[in-house]
Amino acid sequence: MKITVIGTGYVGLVSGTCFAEMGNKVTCIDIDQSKINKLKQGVIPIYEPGLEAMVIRNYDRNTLKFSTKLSENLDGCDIAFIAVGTPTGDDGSADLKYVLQVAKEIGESMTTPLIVVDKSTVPVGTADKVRATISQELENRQVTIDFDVVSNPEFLKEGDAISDFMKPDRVVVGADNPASAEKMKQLYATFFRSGSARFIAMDVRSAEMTKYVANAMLATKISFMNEVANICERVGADVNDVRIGIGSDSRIGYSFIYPGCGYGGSCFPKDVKALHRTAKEHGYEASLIGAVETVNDAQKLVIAKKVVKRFGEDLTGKTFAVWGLSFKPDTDDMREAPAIYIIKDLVARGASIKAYDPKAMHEAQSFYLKGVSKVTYHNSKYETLPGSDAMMLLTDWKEFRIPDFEELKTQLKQPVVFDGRNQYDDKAMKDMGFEYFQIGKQPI
Ligand SMILES: NC(=O)C1=CN([C@@H]2O[C@H](COP(=O)(O)OP(=O)(O)OC[C@H]3O[C@@H](n4cnc5c(N)ncnc54)[C@H](O)[C@@H]3O)[C@@H](O)[C@H]2O)C=CC1
Ligand SMILES: O=C(O)[C@H]1O[C@H](OP(=O)(O)OP(=O)(O)OC[C@H]2O[C@@H](n3ccc(=O)[nH]c3=O)[C@H](O)[C@@H]2O)[C@H](O)[C@@H](O)[C@@H]1O
Repeated sequence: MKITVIGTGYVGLVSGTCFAEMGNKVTCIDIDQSKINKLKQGVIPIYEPGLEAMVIRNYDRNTLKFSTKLSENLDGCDIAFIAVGTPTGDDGSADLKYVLQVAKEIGESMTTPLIVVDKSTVPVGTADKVRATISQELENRQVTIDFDVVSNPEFLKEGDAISDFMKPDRVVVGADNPASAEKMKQLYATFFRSGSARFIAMDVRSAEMTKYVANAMLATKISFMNEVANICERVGADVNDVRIGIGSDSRIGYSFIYPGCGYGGSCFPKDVKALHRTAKEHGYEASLIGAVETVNDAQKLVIAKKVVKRFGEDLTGKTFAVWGLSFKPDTDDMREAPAIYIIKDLVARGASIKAYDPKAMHEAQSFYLKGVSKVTYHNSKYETLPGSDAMMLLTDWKEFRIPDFEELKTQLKQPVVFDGRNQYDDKAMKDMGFEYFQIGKQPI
């Protein structure tokens, strides 16, 4: 099929590249000229394992093209995916300005029948707005061209994006017209080796809602466990054991019940807010969903609170080594990363920070911690240790899992570790002479 993907970010670039990998003819469009120039030179603007090789392979065999010109890439196109950002607006709702701008541009320039697909995460009712915007532009041009608007939310995770897309748990398609649903089924058939049971078709509104509910459910599991962790600490229980104890019940399961220093990323925070807001707009106070966000906001500062409890409110003259800045491992993405909140809190109390992250230091330095004084960046995790009063682990990158504990202990001014991701065994840490603080368990 001939496919145009509009918005070449995490979702657009991964989706477009994976569709190309399956032999479709794909053009990825972005308004960011420098991003498109880089992609044409084989430079990938984000860090995502496996993506670079797949982009280059498909670019070289002409299944994948890049352009800034949407108007030149709609003629004869079967399906146009909208994959632009839907950031949080001033009132907490999803800001649709980029989506509706793209809808307008599609209406202004389409020449042949088209299926327009909302892949961006958008509130219920957005497909109707996209449809109305395109219709208005066609009317302005006084032309009649068949088109349909379909919802196809994306469930990939950063860091696992390629495998999530190539081997999806499910593909949700909301289409009110059976012919559009069938076309989408054909497109995705190549991703399902054994039949199409994982292709789930429904009406447009239900598909739009499914995306928010999936993210809100996962965020709820995390906030629930973080709340449980905070209770465990106070009553003398060990959340690590509790997690295993409950996860073994197949009705509960093990996934997404790891306590930590709060969820971050570009989606959970904004999507939980947006769903809460949607409910409010329809006269319903979704108090559970509101609480998920409140618990998470507080959780992002739990490690800073432990530091204050150990070292005092005034941290002037203290230095902390930080291992991990990105919101999760295997990505350079720092959007809403707990590290931002923790570091700013400690610096405001007078502390200095020596930070290391395998991939996210450029993002931190250039945007998210830009202008935050007293933060220095280092080339390895061990470089952060000399002169530091304690180490704080904030992202569960694999390279932090089994460090050289002897070096960790001897290079720090004193062997104190705050672990925001519960990576180490507390008894082993104590036996090695560490003072070890983790989430959801009193230090032994
Ligand atoms: N990042 C993720 O892991 C996931 C994101 N989503 C959703 O997918 C959507 C996109 O998210 P990301 O890819 O992370 O965003 P992103 O910010 O990485 O990429 C969006 C891209 O759209 C481009 N853009 C904006 N206006 C444009 C226009 N008029 N024409 C062409 N390009 C334009 C921007 O320059 C940017 O490159 C959001 O709604 C998000 O909630 C859904 C699942 C996973
Ligand atoms: O809509 C989206 O953008 C995506 O949001 C999440 O993907 P992502 O944000 O990339 O990352 P996750 O692996 O879900 O982690 C999110 C946050 O939760 C935290 N987390 C995750 C799991 C857990 O048990 N505990 C926990 O604290 C992570 O550290 C991270 O900060 C969802 O997992 C994807 O299915 C969805 O498509």
